[in-house]
Amino acid sequence: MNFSDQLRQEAAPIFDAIMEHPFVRGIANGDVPKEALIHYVKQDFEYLTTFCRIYGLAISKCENREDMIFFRDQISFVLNDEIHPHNNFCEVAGVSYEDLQKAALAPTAHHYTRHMLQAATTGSLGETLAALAPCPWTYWEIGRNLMNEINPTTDHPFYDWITFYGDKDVSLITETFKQKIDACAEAAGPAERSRMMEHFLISTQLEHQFWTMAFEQEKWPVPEGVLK
Ligand SMILES: Cc1ncc(C[n+]2csc(CCO)c2C)c(N)n1
Repeated sequence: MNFSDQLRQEAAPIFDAIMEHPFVRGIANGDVPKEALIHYVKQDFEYLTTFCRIYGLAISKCENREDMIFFRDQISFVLNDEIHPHNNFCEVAGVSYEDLQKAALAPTAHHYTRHMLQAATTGSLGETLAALAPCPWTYWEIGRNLMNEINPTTDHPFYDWITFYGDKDVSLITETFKQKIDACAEAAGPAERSRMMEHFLISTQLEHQFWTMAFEQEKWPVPEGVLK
């Protein structure tokens, strides 16, 4: 079995729980509380900024130009294309995107970005890829499953969001991540492969927790100063 298939198999209960998450069910039903959408976009804007920085760290580990081009293209995807699903949430919530930028990271977004940064600063390219992969992989599966389940029409409130992540672009990104992870895993020893597995499982758990963070509008226990 490919290493990427082993990752998916170990993470199966977490992927299943993400599909059942009330925020994701709310996207399917066209009914997510406005406050949850706003909290999500505020946190995700900051999360994606960090994601681009981590792609920069990944580029510094590449040994060939093909890998560099992939990460360069992903930076463009995050900066230019992921604006569309954010705009969809802002329109449904009735708020302006600009007003949601420059938020302090909530505990879970802080935890998740620091987990990926740690993998990218102290680990190999394989460890970095394993920590980043649940991001496109879980969203691709949510998009694909919702396309199959509800096949939304343009009058669905989250039509843009679902069709964006259920599209072949995100499928291709996920497939490329899997191929690169498999190539790294083949060259890695057991200790590195075990770290790749751990990074992948933790990031998948944090994908679930990110939905909960937004749904419950998670804050720091004492939201003071820059942490408000
Ligand atoms: C918490 C969180 N997880 C995943 C995504 C989706 N996503 C982010 S970057 C990317 C492409 C990778 O190059 C994809 C699919 C998100 N927006 N927020």
